[in-house]
Amino acid sequence: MKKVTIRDFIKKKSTKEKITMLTAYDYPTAKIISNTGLDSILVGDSLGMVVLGYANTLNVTMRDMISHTRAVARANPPQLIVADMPFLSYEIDTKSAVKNAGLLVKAGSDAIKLEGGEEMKDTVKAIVKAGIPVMGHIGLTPQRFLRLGGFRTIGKTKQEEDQLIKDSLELEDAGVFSLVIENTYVDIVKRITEKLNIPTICIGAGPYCDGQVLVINDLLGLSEFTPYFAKSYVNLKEIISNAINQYIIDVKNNKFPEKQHYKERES
Ligand SMILES: Nc1nc(=O)c2c([nH]1)NC[C@@H]1CN(c3ccc(C(=O)N[C@@H](CCC(=O)O)C(=O)O)cc3)CN21
Ligand SMILES: CC(C)C(=O)C(=O)O
Ligand SMILES: [Mg+2]
Repeated sequence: MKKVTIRDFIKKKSTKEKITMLTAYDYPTAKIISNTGLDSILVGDSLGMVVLGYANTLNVTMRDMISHTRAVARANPPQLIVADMPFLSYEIDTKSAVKNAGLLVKAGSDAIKLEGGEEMKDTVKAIVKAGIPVMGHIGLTPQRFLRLGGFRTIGKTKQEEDQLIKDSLELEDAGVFSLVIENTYVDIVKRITEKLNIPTICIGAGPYCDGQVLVINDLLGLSEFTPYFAKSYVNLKEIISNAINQYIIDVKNNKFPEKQHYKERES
């Protein structure tokens, strides 16, 4: 597959070809994805939960994001690589936001994603001005789960609904090339997708989007906890534990190692 550019990504909205995106956090996973027709890889800060074992994404650092972005980029995937900006790497001031976005690009990402709505306009503008494509993220923004009061569905009240519409329009105006909408009611998402000229990428936000994103650990059946909107296509947890148990049995019964696994010196 040819490298997916920002322009290819955006164009899929007008050709109505659904955009597919998955998270990946390491080199071997990115290598496997490289040989598929997937459009885009998200080095998500969800890595804090599914890879590092934190209860939420607040402890994820720029160092973590740089390290995992570099690992994914080393696989040289044709997919568009988007890296999440971690909590407090872009909220303090626009200068440090641009600097941190640049560090993720230097680590190998093709674009960055940050959470938030209209309040992030100046930050988005400054990063885009530096030449870095920005993906927005509204609805459930996990980095704000404390203020939101949980990983809950956003848009129940009229006020939340109006804010979501406003946020999407303001972010498009600020220059985001695409927008992730997470855990939001489908009718709101349908309205936003129809209003915007940029592609919407959904997770837990229904089918009326220009694309879908999923945490790869959920797709593979590797997660300890899976949100209601995730679908697992294989149970790797079971496959891996069966393999480990078989290894234990083989070692205990002298079935491993076998002849081809060691060298005997003839003399
Ligand atoms: N494995 C995994 N998959 C994900 O999609 C994911 C993560 N981890 N970690 C980062 C965020 C957090 N996400 C989540 C986590 C939980 C719910 C969830 O269970 N929501 C329920 C209950 C909300 C509540 O009241 O607390 C809901 O009905 O919305 C949703 C999204 C999505 N992201
Ligand atoms: C769930 C997706 C959109 C994300 O932000 C992440 O994986 O961190
Ligand atoms: Mg994220």
